Amino acid sequence: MSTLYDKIGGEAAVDAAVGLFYDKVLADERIRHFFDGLDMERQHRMQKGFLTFAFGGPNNYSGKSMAAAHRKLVDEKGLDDSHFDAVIEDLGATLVELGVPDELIAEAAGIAESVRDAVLGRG
Ligand code: HEM
Repeated sequence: MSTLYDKIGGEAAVDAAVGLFYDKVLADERIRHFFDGLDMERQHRMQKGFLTFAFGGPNNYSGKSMAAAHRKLVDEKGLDDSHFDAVIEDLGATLVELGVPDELIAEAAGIAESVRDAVLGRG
C-alpha cells in the first residue's frame, strides 16, 4: 500500500517543500523567534525532519525524542498550542502551494497532530 509520503512524491516532494516551508516559518511573526540564532544545519534538521515526519516518511530520524528536542523551547520560550497551530497552518499553506490535494494535506496535519502532546511536553 502506498504511504502518504509516496503519494505526495517522496523525498523529492520533501526537498521541494523544505524551502517554501522555511520561508513561511521565518516570515511568521507568531513563531519566527523560536528559530532566531539557530545555525542553518539545525534549522534544516528541523524543517526536513518535521516534513518527513508529517508525510509519514521513512523514519530515519535517530535524534532526540520529540519531547527532548523541544523541552527547552517549552520551558524557556513558552512554546505552546498556539505555536503548534501556526506550524500546522504553515505546513498546510506550503502544501497548497505545491498543489497537494486537500485530503492529503489533512492526512499530513493529522500525523503532525499525533505528536502535539509529546512536542509540548505533555507526555
Ligand atoms: C509535528 C511537530 C514537530 C516535529 C515532528 C518537529 C521535529 C523536529 C526535529 C526532528 C527537530 C530536530 C531535533 C534534533 O535533531 O536536535 C526539531 C527541533 C526544533 N524544533 Fe521542532 N518539530 C515539531 C514542532 C515544532 C514547533 C511547533 C516548533 C516551534 C514553533 C518547533 C521548533 C523547533 C526548533 C526551534 C528546533 C531546534 C531546537 C534546537 O536545535 O535547539 N518544532 N523539531
